[in-house]
Amino acid sequence: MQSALINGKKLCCSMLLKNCFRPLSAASGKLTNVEINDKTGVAVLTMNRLPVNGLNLDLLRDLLQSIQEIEKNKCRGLILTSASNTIFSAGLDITEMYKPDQERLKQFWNALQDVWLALYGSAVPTAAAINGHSPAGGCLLASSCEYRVMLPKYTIGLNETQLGIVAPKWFMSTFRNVLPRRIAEQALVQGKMFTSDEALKVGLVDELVASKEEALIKCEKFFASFSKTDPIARYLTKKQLRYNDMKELQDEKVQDVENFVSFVNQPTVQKSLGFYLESLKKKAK
Ligand SMILES: CCCCC/C=C\C/C=C\C=C\CC(=O)SCCNC(=O)CCNC(=O)[C@H](O)C(C)(C)COP(=O)(O)OP(=O)(O)OC[C@H]1O[C@@H](n2cnc3c(N)ncnc32)[C@H](O)[C@@H]1OP(=O)(O)O
Repeated sequence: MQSALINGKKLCCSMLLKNCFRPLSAASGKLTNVEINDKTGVAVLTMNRLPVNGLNLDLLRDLLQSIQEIEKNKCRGLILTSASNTIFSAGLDITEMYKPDQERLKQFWNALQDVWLALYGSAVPTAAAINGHSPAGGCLLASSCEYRVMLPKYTIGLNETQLGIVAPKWFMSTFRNVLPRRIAEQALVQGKMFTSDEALKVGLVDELVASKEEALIKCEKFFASFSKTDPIARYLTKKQLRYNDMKELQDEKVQDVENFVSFVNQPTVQKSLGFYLESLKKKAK
């Protein structure tokens, strides 16, 4: 009965996908794609930097532009997802940090700060359809949304300490906004990657579903739960709750870039990043 119901919705969704989605052309950069469902007003923002949606400067800039366009268009919701079948996002593109051009390195971190501020503070309700692995920066993006639906057998988490990196304060605040403090602390110090099942159990994700289509439907349902809520009151409430986290970064944006640049340029950090990149490449062979 349940699967018949789900199938019914699936059919409905694929019909919607065919008939109701129009691209938001201004927001569809090379590395992101935005489609708005004309019936529901919900925008699907798809990261499309294959194979792993590594967050480099260009993807971050496209993401920011897309989020801003979705806000401008007063969409009813923003669903963040991936064009890959197995990876939501591999997090920050390590090649941006390894032997970096110094000016680009600053722009890169600044772009990440701006994407986080835009997504975490978005007036439009946000949800992530996590259709693949989501380590580090990928987890940051998903956790910045208000609701998360994940597919089974993937992993998600802030694994920075496992890479010898200290996650910035605003990564940690984002995690703490989602998880009970003690679980957040344990996971952050361990650099724990949660399986989909574990993520559901601790509340890092809200639902598990079998397919991306179902994930999109669940995210739409989450937005529909606001149908009787005043949108301004909704946004102001969210803004108040997230205010301190955002203010902390806004006040320290320049210092935060300096911290990042100085951390990344340390010879020991460069060495570790080099080894890590090599290990990823070897694994791919
Ligand atoms: C106190 C002061 C503090 C100041 C602040 C300081 C520091 C903060 C600094 C940094 C914060 C960083 C947060 C991050 O996001 S770091 C990135 C962390 N990401 C990871 O660890 C994920 C690594 N990748 C994987 O685990 C797997 O690739 C993945 C599970 C995502 C996919 O596996 P799959 O088997 O499908 O694919 P692969 O064969 O492994 O990869 C394909 C291809 O992509 C390359 N690649 C993968 N991930 C990255 C990446 N993050 N960056 C760059 N490149 C990546 C991989 O090397 C392969 O390349 P190629 O061999 O095909 O060329």
